[in-house]
Amino acid sequence: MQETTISILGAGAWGASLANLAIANGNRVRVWSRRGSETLSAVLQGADIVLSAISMKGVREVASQIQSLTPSPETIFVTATKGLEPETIYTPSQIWQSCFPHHPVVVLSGPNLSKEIDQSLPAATVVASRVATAAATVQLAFSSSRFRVYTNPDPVGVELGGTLKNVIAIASGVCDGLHLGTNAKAALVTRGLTEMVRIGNCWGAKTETFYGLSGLGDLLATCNSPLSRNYQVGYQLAGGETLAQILAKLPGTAEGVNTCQVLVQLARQQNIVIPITEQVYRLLQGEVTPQQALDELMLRDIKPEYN
Ligand SMILES: NC(=O)C1=CN([C@@H]2O[C@H](COP(=O)(O)OP(=O)(O)OC[C@H]3O[C@@H](n4cnc5c(N)ncnc54)[C@H](O)[C@@H]3O)[C@@H](O)[C@H]2O)C=CC1
Ligand SMILES: O=C(CO)COP(=O)(O)O
Repeated sequence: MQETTISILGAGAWGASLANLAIANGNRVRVWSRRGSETLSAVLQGADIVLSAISMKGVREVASQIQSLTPSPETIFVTATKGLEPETIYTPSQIWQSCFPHHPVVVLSGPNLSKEIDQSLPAATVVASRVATAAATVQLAFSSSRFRVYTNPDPVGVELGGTLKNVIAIASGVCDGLHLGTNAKAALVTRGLTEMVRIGNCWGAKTETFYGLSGLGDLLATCNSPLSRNYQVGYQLAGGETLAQILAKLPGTAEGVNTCQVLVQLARQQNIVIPITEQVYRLLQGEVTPQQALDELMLRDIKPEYN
């Protein structure tokens, strides 16, 4: 395989896992972290691919710093962040594309709990871009016998699958924490997917994308695994802990907490009906207990399944 130079931004859980996958494939890999000793400029030198696994709150700042370094026009930017920018409601790929309008931008997203990837357990993911050749380059760089990479032409749909499911993963954690059973979980996840499609369509994402690995796939992974930090937030809220207590001891980032706020703001502006997300928001704000949130969802006006 042709050797590719990959610069990975962010040395958190996901950045480290992706770096290991890229190294195992024989790529030349450099990792930048804000706490590391190497400068951004040094780490980006000669990069064919710049992959960001920075949590949402740092994306704009790092993308702006890279703008001043004028990367080569051939550089492909890959984003693996699952979040939304509160001020603009931009997705991470929209931030990268707005900072680098003439570069290809690729979204990498799927059911990829980093702890399982670190154990070399098999997993699949999606790389999505409007530039098919860029997605194919990233696919080749990361594909292996333990990491199966699919391409997709709907970057925002793929990205929103990974982002929106985090809120439903919080709700699923609550569902399991309250011991509501398998029927309840199936209903929650299925109706959660309906909300994801409804919101995603506002961004112009394709409905079918949400039924693939980056939507339903990631939803199933995070809604059923205690390895998911978002799931853990919900599970521990159901156990009576406060959000502040949970976040203080959580390893890494639970993007669903901020994503939920952004979604509720958007839904209220645009009259999008997202009852599960709305109840997760109220729970995170401390406005309802887990049991009250459940009761409110169960006692909504009765309606047809599809409309
Ligand atoms: N851990 C996982 O299993 C997966 C995580 N993701 C996504 O990847 C992103 C990162 O997640 P994790 O690595 O788990 O989180 P983490 O909390 O372990 O790491 C976050 C990284 O972002 C960096 N960062 C934060 N703010 C920054 C700033 N202002 N400037 C520069 N760097 C900054 C941190 O230094 C750290 O390297 C999130 O959006 C998450 O949803 C996606 C798939 C899997
Ligand atoms: O997105 C993930 C797996 O695909 C990771 O989920 P958490 O951020 O909830 O840990």
